[in-house]
Amino acid sequence: MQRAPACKANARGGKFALKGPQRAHLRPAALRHPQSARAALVESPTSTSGDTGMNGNGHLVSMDQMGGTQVSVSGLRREYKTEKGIFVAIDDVSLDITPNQITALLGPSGSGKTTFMRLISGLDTVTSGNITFDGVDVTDLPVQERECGFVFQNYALWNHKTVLENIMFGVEIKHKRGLLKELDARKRAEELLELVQLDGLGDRYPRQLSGGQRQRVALARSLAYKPRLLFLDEPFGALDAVVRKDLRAWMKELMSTIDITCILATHDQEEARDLAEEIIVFNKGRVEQIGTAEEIAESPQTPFVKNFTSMSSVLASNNMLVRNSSFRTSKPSVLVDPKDVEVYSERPTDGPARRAVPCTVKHRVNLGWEVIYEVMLKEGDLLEKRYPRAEDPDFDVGETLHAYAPPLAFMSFVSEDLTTISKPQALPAASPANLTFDEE
Ligand SMILES: Nc1ncnc2c1ncn2[C@@H]1O[C@H](COP(=O)(O)OP(=O)(O)OP(=O)(O)O)[C@@H](O)[C@H]1O
Repeated sequence: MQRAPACKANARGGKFALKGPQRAHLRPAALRHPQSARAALVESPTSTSGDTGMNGNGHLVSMDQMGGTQVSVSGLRREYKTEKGIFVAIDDVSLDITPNQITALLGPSGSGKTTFMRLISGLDTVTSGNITFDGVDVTDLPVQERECGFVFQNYALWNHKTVLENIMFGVEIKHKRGLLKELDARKRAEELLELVQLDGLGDRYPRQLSGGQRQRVALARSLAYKPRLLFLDEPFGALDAVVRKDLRAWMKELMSTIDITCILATHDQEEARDLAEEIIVFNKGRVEQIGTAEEIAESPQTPFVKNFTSMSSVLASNNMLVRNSSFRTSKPSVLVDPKDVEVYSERPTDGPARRAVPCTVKHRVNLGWEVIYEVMLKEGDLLEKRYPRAEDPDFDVGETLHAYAPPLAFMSFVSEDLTTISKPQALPAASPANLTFDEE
């Protein structure tokens, strides 16, 4: 089992302290000056001993002692009893989550992302294994004592409460549990509204907000708890593509300014790559790989990761493209990322590519910003080559081309290695205005 790299130094500048003066231009209003950052999010100023906040036990602590929680799990397993017998949703997972950054759980539907989050947050109980927060075993601690914040896909706001009341609800819960000494919920909610750049909208009801604004309210409410850990479960899933991108960019900036350990579950690779410093790839309840976006894209460690992250094509290992590259394997199939396959109008006369194999252009789709060619190898296997419009090689449908891939482009596997074997993406059936579609 692969473990995450050792924890990075915990930048303990306060739970919501700025991460660096160089980020000044990115900070939301409430965080623009160190003083106002503290003022915005520390507890009510009852203490005379400088900047203060609450620790997990409700004791006042110095801002210097606060920071994102470090999570470690060891031998984590979750079984469910089903009609067909025992189903293992999380299967022997051991890893460390680096504090004060966003870690993405990336995997297809049903791979165990939500279950993993539920176990860490205490919403679900483990079958076996251990969970620690900052070295303290929390495996048997009830959910409310783990102090986690959640943002879900479907907002989960109270529709009959105003925006401000929704956020105050989070503060009040914390107060009721004795975790806030002084209750100045309104003041604190207003500070949070400013943090998520919705000041002035506190009197609105959720129905009077856009989806993106609602999700900001949900984030403000979850931060009102001053969570030790923040869970984002497909937080942008209900938003349209444009709003999703905007909110993602905004969230990335916000998160870069506050110290909090954040765990994001997503099946969207772009989202994981864009937001997370570290990505944990899940498949069938197991961890396939842990690394930065670059590490996972550049050096996939398993066939599943290669397939999932690159929309690779599956070829028989005796395909001529494979054999001519001098890649050898005893396994029946190989994966190849079409980006690693070069196609030429004329077969090169020297270098390894002189062993290029013939192939035929079957389809050409012009998406406007990108042109896609579906190329068929002699054995009938398809590869999807994509080019930015400016680099369109302008192949004709029916044209014979020559394809070559170096041995390193291939990864062999047996079918059990993959949950899903992706075929080249179906080409668009409809033809929007900016899309032209040629067929042989
Ligand atoms: N209470 C339960 N009883 C039985 N099986 C369950 C239960 N909860 C989850 N599972 C199964 O555990 C597996 C992992 O589910 P989980 O919700 O963690 O996946 P996921 O990666 O979050 O998927 P999605 O992206 O669709 O939310 C699934 O096969 C699911 O059906």
